[in-house]
Amino acid sequence: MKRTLFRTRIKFCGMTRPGDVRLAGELGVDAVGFIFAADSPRRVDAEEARAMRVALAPMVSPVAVFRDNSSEEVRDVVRRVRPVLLQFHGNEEDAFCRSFGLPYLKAIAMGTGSGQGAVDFIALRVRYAGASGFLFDSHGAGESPGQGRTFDWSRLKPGIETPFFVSGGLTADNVHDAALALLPWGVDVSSGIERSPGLKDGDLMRRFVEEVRRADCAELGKSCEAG
Ligand SMILES: O=C(O)c1ccccc1N[C@@H]1O[C@H](COP(=O)(O)O)[C@@H](O)[C@H]1O
Repeated sequence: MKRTLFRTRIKFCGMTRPGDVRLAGELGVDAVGFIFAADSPRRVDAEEARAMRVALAPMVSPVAVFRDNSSEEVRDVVRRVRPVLLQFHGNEEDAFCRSFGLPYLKAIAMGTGSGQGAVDFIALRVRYAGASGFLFDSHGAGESPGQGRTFDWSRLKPGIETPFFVSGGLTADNVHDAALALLPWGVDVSSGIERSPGLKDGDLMRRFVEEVRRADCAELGKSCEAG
């Protein structure tokens, strides 16, 4: 999408401890994700997520992340955790995703490596007409997300007109390049800020945020020079 603001949103995903949620807020992160997918090592239940929600700083958005959960499970999380955004990583279709009355992001499985074509963004917009945005992640269709691998970023061509997030294998070492190459609405990270699945590392969290802000400053500098 055409860049008019120069702040890349940051979402830290797979939170399992209130202390990590608190630190994310202090670092200026925009959103934190609680994962309810059955097969995730970062899975939390609604009560654990509720306890972490209490640790959220003002203006930090709680996001509920699912992968082929039942509608009863999603409804239960919505009622008990009160997320402001839903994120769906499985085979969910638009009618299912929008049925909970909350904005949603649809995660798109990009697979790993290169050799696949550019993303057909128009087709995605048609298929997920109710989506607030997309999240391009590196897992293959049917694979578990959160494996810490990148995908071929060149498959995302400039000019995407809907907010999109980049995720999959982002770390403090590559997020600067990803942000500048793709100018995404936001970046999403889970394993790249962890010591082990679900246990975030304060230094990695801080470095990740610093690198995103460094990319934002570079982009802002370019546009100032261009007048
Ligand atoms: O992280 C998980 O375990 C997970 C499970 C089910 C759905 C989504 C999950 N995480 C998402 O994976 C991506 C990237 O993670 P990583 O940084 O490569 O580890 C991110 O969008 C998380 O929201």
